Amino acid sequence: MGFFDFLNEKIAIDLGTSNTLITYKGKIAVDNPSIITINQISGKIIAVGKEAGMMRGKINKNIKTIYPFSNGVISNFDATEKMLKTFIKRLSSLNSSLFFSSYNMIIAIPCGSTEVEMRAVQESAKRLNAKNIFLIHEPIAAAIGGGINVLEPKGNMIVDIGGGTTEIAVISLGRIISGQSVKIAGNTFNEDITQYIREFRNLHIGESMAEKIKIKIGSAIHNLTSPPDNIQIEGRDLLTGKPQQIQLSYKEIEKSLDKSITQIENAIMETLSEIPPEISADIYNTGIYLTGGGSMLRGLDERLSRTTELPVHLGEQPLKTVVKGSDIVLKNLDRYTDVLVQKRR
Ligand SMILES: Nc1ncnc2c1ncn2[C@@H]1O[C@H](COP(=O)(O)OP(=O)(O)OP(=O)(O)O)[C@@H](O)[C@H]1O
Repeated sequence: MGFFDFLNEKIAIDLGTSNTLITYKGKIAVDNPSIITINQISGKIIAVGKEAGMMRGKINKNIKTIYPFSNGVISNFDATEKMLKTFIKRLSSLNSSLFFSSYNMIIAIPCGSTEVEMRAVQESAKRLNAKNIFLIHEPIAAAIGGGINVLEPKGNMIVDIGGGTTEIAVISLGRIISGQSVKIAGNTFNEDITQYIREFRNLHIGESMAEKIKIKIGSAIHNLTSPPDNIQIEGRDLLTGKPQQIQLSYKEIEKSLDKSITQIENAIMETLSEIPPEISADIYNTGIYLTGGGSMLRGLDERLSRTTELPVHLGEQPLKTVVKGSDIVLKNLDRYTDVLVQKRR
């Protein structure tokens, strides 16, 4: 029996810019957008997570939509705490004693988090009744969740493209030996699409529409082997002010995303150029492990493979690898103590 086994209740959290995922008893029990809506006058919470997401772009001036994270870090602590509290309350409906008992919690955080940010995350978790709080860097959690043995004396490269950040990390013996966190990811792709359609098609579209376009016809390359059909989209005509519908092809969207993808490529190339030669040799053989929701963009694996001349493996369930890996670490703390950012306090 391991030292930590007496602590039964375990909660793993991936606090993401776009999505918050929580596992409880080994299963993903919360998978919601990281959004909260409040009444500006009373300060009362109106909706959290999925329900708040459905209100995006459709609220009135008394209601405010808050995204507790921007670019991977907490930008609104109060909203983060409120959101987490609601999610944990929802968990407690699965086990009524949970809300009143204390539990072990692991939270995945971006590599670029500062001491102050880490402490703030821990303070919030403590106020939510967490007894022991462990932190893990997202790319390490993603690697473990993707089935990579990070404890080996062998280099592995992870590129985790989330909503707010792309985390690039080279891991060996359970630690990140080189890497960077760039603030270009899925949200930037949405902004690129919005700007392109505004500039070249004279149409003003909302955030949800940009996301829909990206998922339906977004592409990182212009010569897809199985291209998606053109789509019709709606927005506000910038010249007449009237509602308008236009048709879009994937090639247009590919053009609009090119600059951001090039920046991600440059960051990957820079990281590759900084790693020690022995690790470089490992990565030549193992390639790059691509994960995070942004990695699902059509043709992105192919494009990155062409640029780096390395094999690129697209993980299964890329939206879930971080929380899955965090959950594995929490269940096997004796084995994984060394991968934690901060040990038990
Ligand atoms: N099929 C898809 N094609 C392209 N992008 C997608 C697809 N599905 C989801 N995404 C994008 O994935 C992003 C969210 O990914 P993920 O949940 O891994 O990020 P996060 O953990 O919330 O963010 P971060 O790691 O930056 O804090 C969003 O930008 C979303 O639009």
